[in-house]
Amino acid sequence: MPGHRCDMSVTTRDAEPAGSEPYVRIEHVTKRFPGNGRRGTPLTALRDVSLEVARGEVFGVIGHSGAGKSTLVRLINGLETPTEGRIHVGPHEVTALSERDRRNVRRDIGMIFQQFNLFRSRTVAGNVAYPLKVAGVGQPERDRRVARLLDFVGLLDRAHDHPEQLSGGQKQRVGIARALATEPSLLLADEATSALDPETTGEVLALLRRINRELGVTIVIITHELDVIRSIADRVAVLDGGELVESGSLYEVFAHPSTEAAARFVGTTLRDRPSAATLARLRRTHSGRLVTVRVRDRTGFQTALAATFLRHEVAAEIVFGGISELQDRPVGSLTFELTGPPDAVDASLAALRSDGVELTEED
Ligand SMILES: Nc1ncnc2c1ncn2[C@@H]1O[C@H](COP(=O)(O)OP(=O)(O)OP(=O)(O)O)[C@@H](O)[C@H]1O
Repeated sequence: MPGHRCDMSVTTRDAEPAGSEPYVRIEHVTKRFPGNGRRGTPLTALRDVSLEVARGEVFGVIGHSGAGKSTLVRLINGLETPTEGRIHVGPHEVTALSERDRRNVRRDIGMIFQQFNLFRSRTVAGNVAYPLKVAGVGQPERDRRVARLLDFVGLLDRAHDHPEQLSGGQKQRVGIARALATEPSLLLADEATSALDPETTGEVLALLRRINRELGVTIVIITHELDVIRSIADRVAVLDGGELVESGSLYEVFAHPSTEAAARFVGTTLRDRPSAATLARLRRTHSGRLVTVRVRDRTGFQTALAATFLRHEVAAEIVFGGISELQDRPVGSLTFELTGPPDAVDASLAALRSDGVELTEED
């Protein structure tokens, strides 16, 4: 069991690069709640979920409300027990531990929440000191650590304020400092930015990134906000109705979702094919054939496209689309209006297809 470590400080730990060594292992986990479904039937919140979170990575879990995200978090930190399956965190099989031992493991897991869950009656410093007090850290050491933690999250000057004197973003930074107090290896963030405006969300995410990179803390972030996942996660899992429908690198899942459920979910963030309304508008102003090409992460991709159209003497004008970036790789789609003899247009499209280009003729 990890006892509390008295040498804790907010300093760079051996910040190993995110590797493949799993830190959290979820194996065939099913969680049923008794008597919560319609007419008192059991409700299956998670069904046969397996996934691994590597040490040192930021792992995002996305899904709509009720998908089972919070249940997953509560299973990882041992607050709930799965109906079936096993969960390992670091060297521990959480599912095999007594409640007392789970409490010890929980000291190595920080938690932050949507509603911050701060003690209103305690000062900022008092909130951050609380887990240290529980862990039996003496006052002088506690004061030193609290000061370091508040400095790390940029709130040293607010140590003596009470939570109600702080903005939402500042409250969450106190929540983060408190979560880091016992120097956890793993931080679980449950909708941690969902109550914040976009700018403050950006600041909190930047802080989480620093915690990951500078302190080497593995982070599992669960949210229904795709932009949050896009901007911070290395790998993601998509939960839908209690089932894990897809997992992989952020790029794979967002740029090339292999299941329809994941595609439905991520399709709203990345500019994809034009909507029916957009197409109708495009048709009114463009008489040529409309073709949407998925942008490939390949050097010279657009030059090759242009060359193919030119070779077939087809005029190609971009009329819709956009390219953004995921993990420093381009992703998106471009809709072209193609004009020229029908045979030439057909030949250009056949050439592109045989070259592996994914394209859709908009009809
Ligand atoms: N303690 C519980 N007892 C009974 N049912 C529960 C319990 N906790 C969660 N559930 C049910 O399990 C399902 C998944 O809930 P969960 O909170 O994990 O989803 P979520 O994806 O986090 O959604 P949200 O973002 O709305 O919290 C829901 O149908 C919920 O009602």
